[in-house]
Amino acid sequence: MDLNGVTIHPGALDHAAQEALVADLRDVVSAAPLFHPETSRGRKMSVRMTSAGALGWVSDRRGYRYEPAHPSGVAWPPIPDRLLALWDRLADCATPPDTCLINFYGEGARMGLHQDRDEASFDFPVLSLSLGDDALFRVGGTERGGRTKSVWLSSGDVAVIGGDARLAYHGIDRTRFGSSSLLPQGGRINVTLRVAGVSAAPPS
Ligand SMILES: O=C(O)CCC(=O)C(=O)O
Ligand SMILES: [Fe+2]
Repeated sequence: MDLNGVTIHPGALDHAAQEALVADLRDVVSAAPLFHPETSRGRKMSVRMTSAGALGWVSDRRGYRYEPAHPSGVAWPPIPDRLLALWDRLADCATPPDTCLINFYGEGARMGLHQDRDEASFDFPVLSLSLGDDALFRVGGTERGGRTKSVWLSSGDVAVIGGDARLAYHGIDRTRFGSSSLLPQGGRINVTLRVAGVSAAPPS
């Protein structure tokens, strides 16, 4: 399924694979706890986040960027093998991801329309996995203000943001809190895999 050039793979992971991944992510979060990032304008984002991989995405009063360590100073834990395998299966990209962002959406959390553009190159796709509660995903064009299309993502769905749509505006309007029982307390986890630190794709 295609949403303004973003490829959606519904049900890419079955329930057992989702549960195994949640266990992997619990290990990541115990090593690198979720934090509540602030935007450069000093507003708290409604999602909590952390990362795995050589680099992790952070946002604070100094702006958005990738950093080699968690705000506490500890190195980010490695990207779980199960996620590297998902990248190999669905990203259509020979370069492995060097960063894995984990966003946690509690009740009422959302993410405004934005482009993912903090990476060194836009030649590599972004792979986005949904776990837990359903979420309304909106995708526009590569210019702000373009026409948008929306789809409800459910647990186990994967979206690949790449090619001509790599810089498409996208966001999460809302979630249906408690719609999934994957996480005992409810909520949604979004995992995005990216190649952040490599400056260009090798010629193919
Ligand atoms: O939660 C989602 O599905 C999207 C997350 C996202 O766009 C991002 O982390 O850049
Ligand atoms: Fe994004």
